[in-house]
Amino acid sequence: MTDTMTEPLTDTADGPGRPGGLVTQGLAVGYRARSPRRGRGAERAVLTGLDLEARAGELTVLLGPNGAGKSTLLRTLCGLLPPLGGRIRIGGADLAQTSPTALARRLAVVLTDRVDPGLLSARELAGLGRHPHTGFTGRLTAADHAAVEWSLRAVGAEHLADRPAAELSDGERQRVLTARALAQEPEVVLLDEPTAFLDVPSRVALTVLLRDLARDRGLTVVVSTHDLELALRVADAVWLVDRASRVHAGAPEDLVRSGAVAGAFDADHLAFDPASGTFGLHRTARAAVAVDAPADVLPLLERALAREGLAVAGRGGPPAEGKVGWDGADRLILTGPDGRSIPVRGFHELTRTVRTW
Ligand SMILES: Nc1ncnc2c1ncn2[C@@H]1O[C@H](COP(=O)(O)OP(=O)(O)OP(=O)(O)O)[C@@H](O)[C@H]1O
Repeated sequence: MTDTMTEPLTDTADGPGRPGGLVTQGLAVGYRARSPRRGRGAERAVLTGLDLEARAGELTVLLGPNGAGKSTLLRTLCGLLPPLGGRIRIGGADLAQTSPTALARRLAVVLTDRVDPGLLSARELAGLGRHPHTGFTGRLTAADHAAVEWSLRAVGAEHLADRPAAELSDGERQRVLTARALAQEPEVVLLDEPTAFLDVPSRVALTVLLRDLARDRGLTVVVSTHDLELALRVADAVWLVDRASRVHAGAPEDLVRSGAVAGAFDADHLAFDPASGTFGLHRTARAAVAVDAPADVLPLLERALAREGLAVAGRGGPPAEGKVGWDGADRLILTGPDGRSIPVRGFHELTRTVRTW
């Protein structure tokens, strides 16, 4: 009988897959108590019964609230934490049977732990990613150097290459550590919150880069993030851990449609809007106002009014108690509940005025 645990992935029941990928079967992740007081071998499972697949050529995003178990799962997938049960296959090979050297050629990891780069330059730090490929001396060949330069360029960090890594900002260091993982030329890359320290354009750029690397190079990329809206736009697949420690897997749209996204993240003041794929503040309007403004101003006006507890009239809410108009010269005309009209300039003056209504 064939040992299916060691066979590479090929076409799957629901579509063609590239060889490789990462698969879990009945995986349980968590911690074993180290304190003798809690009893030797006592286990604290965080997530159990995980049958997950991250396909080669796809960006898989791991989402979930704080403490849901994302880091625990990623640490288990890369072999840093022993599973409490079940199996993990990376590129068709059983993780438990793979030597650390063989694993290092297949799998690269960027975790959230602080890294002390000592006196290394950013280029040298990225160059550490080549270690699984260098020989006994650890000396980099021309091909190794080319891989390092490519990886620095790929994450937009070539300008940092000669800087001491210890002097980099959090966001700059994050880029260089991502370059180190890419320089490893792995089949599978696992990244724990790689965008946490990045500014908004850099978050988008790194997420899109990871998706493109997956597509163009056939990499299996699994990333945990709190950038929910970005992830739902860019990810090919999502693993979503909900508050009951259930993991939902599928395309972003599948999970939005099933209500899993709203179920995991909706809170007293926050509600997910499936139509726009974004979160909005959840607040009961204290009153409504009629609004007459051009289409490009309307969404901003609606947002500013909502912040002050006012809804736009005529959408099934309470009847209008005032009016906001636009005079075409960047001026808003407010007509209060008492019928008096006053012009205001800008949204700040608008919100301060309606706050008194
Ligand atoms: N070393 C540890 N020993 C025991 N329990 C731990 C350990 N590290 C984390 N935990 C617990 O495991 C659970 C999952 O934590 P984990 O760090 O995996 O969550 P997370 O989804 O990555 O959270 P966040 O979004 O806040 O980073 C939490 O209840 C946490 O307290």
